[in-house]
Amino acid sequence: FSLQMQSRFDGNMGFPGGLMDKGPQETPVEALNRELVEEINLDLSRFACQQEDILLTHVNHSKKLVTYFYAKEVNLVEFSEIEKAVLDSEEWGTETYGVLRVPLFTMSDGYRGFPVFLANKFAGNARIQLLKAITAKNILSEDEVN
Ligand SMILES: O=c1[nH]cnc2c1ncn2[C@@H]1O[C@H](COP(=O)(O)OP(=O)(O)O)[C@@H](O)[C@H]1O
Repeated sequence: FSLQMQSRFDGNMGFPGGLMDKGPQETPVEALNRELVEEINLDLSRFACQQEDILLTHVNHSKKLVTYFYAKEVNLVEFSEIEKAVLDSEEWGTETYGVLRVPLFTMSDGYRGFPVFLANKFAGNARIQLLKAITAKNILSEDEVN
């Protein structure tokens, strides 16, 4: 298993995505796919997110923001193609500083790998989204995550 996040313009870890454009023109999943093209140059003919890929909805009352989190499973060859496409994205070097693989291992010191990765700064509720993706996709059990 591997899992992809992005390094954002502000140095925080986040997932590719973004806010919906104002107005009724687009649904959340359409906004997501638009942002995926802008940020990571995703090939929508093969990897567009569908409504059924949704994993989590989160309401932030103070920011008046609802976040929707979608997860898409691909094989390792596709994963690597998605990683390489980011270099030609519109927002590479401005909004996104590239995609990265989340280390899903823990070294024998109990620190290097996933534990210290979680000490990064995350945008919004991206840290919760990451942990949810890991358990929902059976990459690690809830016990292992804890
Ligand atoms: O990966 C993420 N997961 C959850 N929330 C995020 C993520 N990235 C950004 N956010 C939140 O979404 C809101 C908009 O973020 P930002 O200003 O970066 O918008 P943009 O991505 O449309 O440019 C902020 O409240 C931010 O905390």
